[in-house]
Amino acid sequence: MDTAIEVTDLVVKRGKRTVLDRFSCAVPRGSVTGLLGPSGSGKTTLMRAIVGVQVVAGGTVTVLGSPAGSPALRSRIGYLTQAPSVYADLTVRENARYFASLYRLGKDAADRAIETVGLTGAAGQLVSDLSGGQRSRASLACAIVSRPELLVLDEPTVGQDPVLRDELWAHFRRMAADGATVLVSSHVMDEANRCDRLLLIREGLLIADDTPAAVKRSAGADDLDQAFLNLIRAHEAVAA
Ligand SMILES: Nc1ncnc2c1ncn2[C@@H]1O[C@H](COP(=O)(O)OP(=O)(O)OP(=O)(O)O)[C@@H](O)[C@H]1O
Repeated sequence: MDTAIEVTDLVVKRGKRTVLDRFSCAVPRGSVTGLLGPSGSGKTTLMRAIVGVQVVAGGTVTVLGSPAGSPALRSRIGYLTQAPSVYADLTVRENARYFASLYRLGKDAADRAIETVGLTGAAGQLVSDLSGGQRSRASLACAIVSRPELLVLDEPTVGQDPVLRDELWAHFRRMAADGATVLVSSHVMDEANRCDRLLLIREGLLIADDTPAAVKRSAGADDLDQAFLNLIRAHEAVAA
């Protein structure tokens, strides 16, 4: 497997809690990999370690062949945080152009990203005047504007309607088909079905790492909702 992200024995403590405890996983290049797990299980923490903004207590994280956080990776990774990270006092277009300029890209790249997230009609609006879902799409436009090799997306479809969600997923699939690697966290199981691979985390431990079909098969379930419940319960039974 050509690997985009390799995490080995990662330990992260936040406050007094060990959030990830010797966590290991690998994400193949050119894949859409879903990161799933109950609230508080460590998904955001893992993403932060991958993009290099999380203090780690042990282990290694290698991203596109370099240690996570290396300056050389900055222009190769797009990161969408859960809280929109765009300037509220600028328009959608101004935000996208500003982020494009950081990568020495022009207006075309900005306009393309705005179109991809379905905000062309609102491009001239101030971000402060957008709805929550629109604001999160404005943030996504800025994350994808440079067409990064690795996109790390923390719940990118929260608050989006089904049509937009479908379009965004089609776009993630297109980016992977073009060779990019997409790591995306989600709570929505019909979205998980659209991933090439799934990583299921519970309380900082990896309890499944496989294709959606194989996850269902190994859990003896017809749908992913049930498969995850079965896996989590089996895990709880072993832990008890
Ligand atoms: N700044 C912080 N200081 C201390 N503990 C934190 C901090 N941020 C998160 N945590 C704790 O780390 C654990 C993992 O949080 P994380 O945000 O990674 O979970 P998550 O799986 O992304 O959750 P969600 O699906 O709700 O976004 C939680 O127990 C959380 O309380």
